[in-house]
Amino acid sequence: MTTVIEVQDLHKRYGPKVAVDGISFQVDEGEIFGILGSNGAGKTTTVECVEGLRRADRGSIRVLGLDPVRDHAELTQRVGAQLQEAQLPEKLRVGEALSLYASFYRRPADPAALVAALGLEDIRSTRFGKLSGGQRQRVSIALALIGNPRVAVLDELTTGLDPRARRETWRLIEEVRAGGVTILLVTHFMDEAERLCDRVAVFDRGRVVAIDTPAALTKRAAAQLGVERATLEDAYVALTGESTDV
Ligand SMILES: Nc1ncnc2c1ncn2[C@@H]1O[C@H](COP(=O)(O)OP(=O)(O)OP(=O)(O)O)[C@@H](O)[C@H]1O
Repeated sequence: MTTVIEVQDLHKRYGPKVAVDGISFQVDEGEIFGILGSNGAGKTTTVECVEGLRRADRGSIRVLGLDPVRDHAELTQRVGAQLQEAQLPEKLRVGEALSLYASFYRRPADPAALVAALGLEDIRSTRFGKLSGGQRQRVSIALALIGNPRVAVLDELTTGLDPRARRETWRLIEEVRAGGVTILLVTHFMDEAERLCDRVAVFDRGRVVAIDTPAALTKRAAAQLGVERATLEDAYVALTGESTDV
């Protein structure tokens, strides 16, 4: 198994605030690897370090063998990141955004193929400002994939989507993975992690408190609670002591 992302003993503080306190994990090629944790657990800081957008205070990170800060230009060619929606001009049309982003990459995906794969045909000429939440989300996933990345980092993938759009997005992510892309997925949602992730790292106050498959985490929680079946939510509560609304 090839390791695609390797994070070792990552530390990051903002002034006196310790955001990440010795995080380590590895992601294998072709995995959907989830980072699960409540507000302030250090998830975004960690993925921003993985993307080379922040410099760690201590620890080492390799993504596809690259140092995200030193080799940032090369990394951006090979790692797709989901943009926050506010980063796109409201008047830009979906098709224009895809062509523009494609131009940033040496070997971009074919925008037309991506439009078809993500079901964006009907909104190709729609301005970004006129899209629904679900449509914006799909466009942001398309933009994360336009560079033909080996790795995609998706943060808050389905936040704000209705149940149907969430299920559609999950199916889409599974297709992306089937195409050979390794996915690092940051999520608040237990059902999303359970449904999509091969393995999950549970973050709690800047540390990793468990890394395992959702099945193993729920099995352990069931044994701990003395019940036959537990949910990932139960496992999360047992691991972090936090109530479920993360
Ligand atoms: N630029 C910053 N300056 C100061 N403190 C920050 C900064 N960014 C994050 N923090 C703090 O660091 C901690 C970790 O934040 P981070 O955003 O990494 O957590 P998170 O798990 O992604 O949370 P969320 O789910 O709310 O995005 C939080 O306490 C946050 O307030």
